[in-house]
Amino acid sequence: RGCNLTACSSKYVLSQMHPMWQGPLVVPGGDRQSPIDIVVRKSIFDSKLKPLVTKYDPHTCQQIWNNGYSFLVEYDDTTDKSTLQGGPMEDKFRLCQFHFHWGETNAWGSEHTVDKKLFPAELHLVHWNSDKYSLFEEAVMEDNGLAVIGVFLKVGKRHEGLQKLVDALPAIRHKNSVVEFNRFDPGCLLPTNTDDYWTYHGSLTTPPLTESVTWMIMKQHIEVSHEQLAVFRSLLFTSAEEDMQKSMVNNFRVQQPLRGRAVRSSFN
Ligand SMILES: NS(=O)(=O)c1ccc(CCCCO)cc1
Ligand SMILES: [Zn+2]
Repeated sequence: RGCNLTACSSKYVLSQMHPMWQGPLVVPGGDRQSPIDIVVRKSIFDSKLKPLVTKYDPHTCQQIWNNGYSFLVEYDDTTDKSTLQGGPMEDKFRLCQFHFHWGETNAWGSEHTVDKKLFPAELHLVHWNSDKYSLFEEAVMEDNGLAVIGVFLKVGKRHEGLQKLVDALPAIRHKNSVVEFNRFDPGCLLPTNTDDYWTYHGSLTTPPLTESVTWMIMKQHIEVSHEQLAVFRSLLFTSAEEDMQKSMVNNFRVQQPLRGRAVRSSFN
């Protein structure tokens, strides 16, 4: 009866390694899960891939909150005010939120990797297909419903645009805390070159893990300071009521099998 010791211990160890990961590490039957390692020499240049066109209105920024897994900056997506077009997509997509994933040290933290290279953190700008659907909740269930831009963060000089966001984090230290946040231009978090990216069909990297995401991973990273990342790590997974406070770190998913998917590049 029950599993043998090793199986139990390995299951126990796994859960310890990903203490905050809720939900299955591998989705049964999932053949387009995220994140993945981008093997540069296996990516395929596609000259039909267009540059990304982002038109973000800073006034559509509404709030920043701690959802117990990351912190989200949410935008008013009831109109086409902050949009993403171009890239591999035919349709127009609306920005609904952006968030980050990071590690407990600068040695790891990103969800995607490039030839196995890990970055200390990764930014995700989440958009949904407003040409085909009328709500994010609808789009999240559809093959072509979502488009997420991934940007790698490296530790270096201080990112002036990010600082406004960093200064708001102490107010949302605990899970479910929210603070009003307006007039933030997410465009300031994009690298100078957004023409060079890798793209593939994948999934959300947290539950519901739906396979509805067209991923565009930027080749060029942005730089943030060690101190700015340290403030990310000062956030807590836990709510104010809980007695065991847990630092919000290592909120990334383990990498998923490619299952024969092609990763295309917009550059040679
Ligand atoms: N790390 S990610 O960019 O893949 C991502 C984006 C958005 C969600 C929100 C799902 C809410 C479903 O109602 C979850 C994960
Ligand atoms: Zn994410």
